[in-house]
Amino acid sequence: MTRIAIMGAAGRMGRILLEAVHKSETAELGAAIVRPESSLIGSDAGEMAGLGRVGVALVGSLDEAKSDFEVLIDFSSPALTLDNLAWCADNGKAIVIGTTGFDESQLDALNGYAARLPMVFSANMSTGINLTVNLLKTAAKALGDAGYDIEVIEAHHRHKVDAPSGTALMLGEAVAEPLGRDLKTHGVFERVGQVGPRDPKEIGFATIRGGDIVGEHTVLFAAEGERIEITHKASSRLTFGNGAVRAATWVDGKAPGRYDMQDVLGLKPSEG
Ligand SMILES: NC(=O)C1=CN([C@@H]2O[C@H](COP(=O)(O)OP(=O)(O)OC[C@H]3O[C@@H](n4cnc5c(N)ncnc54)[C@H](OP(=O)(O)O)[C@@H]3O)[C@@H](O)[C@H]2O)C=CC1
Ligand SMILES: O=C(O)C1=N[C@H](C(=O)O)C[C@H](O)C1
Repeated sequence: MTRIAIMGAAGRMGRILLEAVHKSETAELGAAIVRPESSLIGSDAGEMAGLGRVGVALVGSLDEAKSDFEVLIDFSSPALTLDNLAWCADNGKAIVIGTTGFDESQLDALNGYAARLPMVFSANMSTGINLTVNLLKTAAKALGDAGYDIEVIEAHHRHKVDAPSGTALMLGEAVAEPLGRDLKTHGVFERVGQVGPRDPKEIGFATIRGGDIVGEHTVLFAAEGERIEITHKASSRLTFGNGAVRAATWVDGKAPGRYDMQDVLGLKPSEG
């Protein structure tokens, strides 16, 4: 059994992660962490998440949970995740990171920890999206330089703070890479006013925010006369939670390195 600690346990994903661990047969809850000033500290994590009593009290710091877990699952914010990476590296823990919205320098900092601890980092923990990545690579190779314009469209709930979504960027990178394109030069993240005709090598991004949309991503390949749309729709956050718990079990005991859900799910082409 892998003992898991959940960061940001009172958040949208934090509560879902509590549920996913509760249902898991390979992992158990070791600790659940909330803000140090939270009025929830001391209450039962399961009761807070509507799961009934689980016998693990919410705490306000990783230090208080030091001997209670092997793998931290962190779906919080970029700044907090970087602090937690440092703590995990110093304390011999593994980490599963679902947080999105890192800027370039934060990503450099994150990558710097790969030599010090095992981490699984993925903007989307669902099996479906990670399979979609492979479908997109195949489609991009066949279509991207053959007159098909590529656009990535994503939709999320009204509370989401980063845009475009981490998944949209991951899908954009999946189509850019086989075409020798780079999102830094070919990504178009905004179109307003007299923007002129589309550059054939552009990879455009469009963002929708509203209501309770869990997460929807479409990659559009549009040519003259036809278009292909590859879409993934998440209808429950448990798909992310279950993926994260699977990743935590997988990464427990692994050598230091930065891994992703393709590694966890065995979807890397070299693995067959
Ligand atoms: N990889 C994947 O599959 C998925 C990734 N995500 C990503 O996970 C992240 C969290 O999403 P979501 O659960 O919806 O967001 P929430 O805001 O609901 O949850 C984030 C939690 O982290 C806590 N937190 C954030 N920053 C700090 C800080 N500096 N100090 C202490 N606590 C902090 C929040 O506390 P408080 O509420 O008090 O601010 C909250 O409990 C986002 O980056 C999102 O994009 C989401 C779904 C799937
Ligand atoms: O914030 C969310 O909710 C989600 N965030 C992730 C992202 O930014 O891609 C994954 C998922 O789509 C839900």
